[in-house]
Amino acid sequence: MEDLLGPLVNTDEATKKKSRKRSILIACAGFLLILFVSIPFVFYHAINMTTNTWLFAFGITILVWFCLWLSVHFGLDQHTRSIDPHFLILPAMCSSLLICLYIYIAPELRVLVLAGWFAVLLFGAGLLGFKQAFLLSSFTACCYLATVALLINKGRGLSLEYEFWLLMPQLTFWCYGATVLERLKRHRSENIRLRLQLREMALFDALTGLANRRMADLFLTEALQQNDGQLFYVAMVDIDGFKDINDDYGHAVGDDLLIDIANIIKQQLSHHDFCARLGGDEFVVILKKTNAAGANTALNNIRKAFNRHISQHNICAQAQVSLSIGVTVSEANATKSLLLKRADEQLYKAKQAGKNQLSACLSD
Ligand SMILES: Nc1nc2c(ncn2[C@@H]2O[C@H](COP(=O)(O)OP(=O)(O)OP(=O)(O)O)[C@@H](O)[C@H]2O)c(=O)[nH]1
Repeated sequence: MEDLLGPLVNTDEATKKKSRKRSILIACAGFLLILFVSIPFVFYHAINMTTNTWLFAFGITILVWFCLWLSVHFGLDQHTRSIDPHFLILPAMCSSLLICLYIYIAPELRVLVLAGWFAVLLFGAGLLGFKQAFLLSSFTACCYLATVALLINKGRGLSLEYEFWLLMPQLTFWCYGATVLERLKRHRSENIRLRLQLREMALFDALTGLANRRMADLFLTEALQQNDGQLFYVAMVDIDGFKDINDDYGHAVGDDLLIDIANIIKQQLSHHDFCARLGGDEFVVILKKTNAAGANTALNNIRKAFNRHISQHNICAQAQVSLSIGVTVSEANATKSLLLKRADEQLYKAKQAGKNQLSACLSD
């Protein structure tokens, strides 16, 4: 059934871990790219940096990203899941520190590097939300000012006041962009929620949670199209005397009984099989990867389990409640409507023959 639906959101933990590791490798590659781009500048002395300093920055970069990669590999990121579900905050903080290290080594590039990093942090607002992303940007700004203070202390001709005013427009632009991105993210989440809700309403029965007629239609169409030479069995299941239960015990009791039968059918089926509520007290069951004897047994098990449930829980003791089932088999050139019609005919036969039984037309 999941094949028919297709995932709207990917929730698989292994896939998430893989994508986190990939993101860390991509981010590391980005940082190494910054360092490699600086090589010609170093070579032509446009940046005041020695080869040893460059190698130091290279080594620290590799070390930081390797540690982050290991923490995902060994699942340590699970511990910060509640505050950082996407494992973005720690890598972003490490990146801010690395950026400040680069600025400390080559202050000539500070405007470029800082502007680039703020642009990257903007996307954080889409993923983390405005508040956390704003804290990250403030953390970066503080680290930056601390780096500048260290440089001033070292005798580099920088002015803390000038750097502060350099930061302000970047932070202002960042705040504006982040607000827009966060709003877009909220719209996207709302969109996904509505799509899930819509799909739920379109394909599932609100009372029993089973698939509905539309979904049954899709499943049958797919089963017929698969054409893998394997027969499958289509059964109609109907509660006997359901109208009397509604009339004598009330609709709420009738509803509970429908939920019970849905659960019983689900319990008796394997994951290849399918069941749906067509409407009222009528259900369709489709059995795959079985033979006539297997289909007979599975359907009779549903009937017996229902009878057991009724007598064990003393449900509607004054009424005669049971299940009638009609089943047919798919065959070459069978169509959806033909299969449903034949199963319905068998159900009618079961009712005519006294109810609480299975009537089959299995020609394999
Ligand atoms: N409680 C409840 N009743 C429903 C629902 N949908 C349809 N019904 C009732 O289900 C009953 C179906 O009755 P039938 O299948 O025609 O009658 P029956 O008594 O089961 O007769 P047989 O199938 O011949 O044994 C009707 O009385 C409908 O009003 C529902 O969602 N909840």
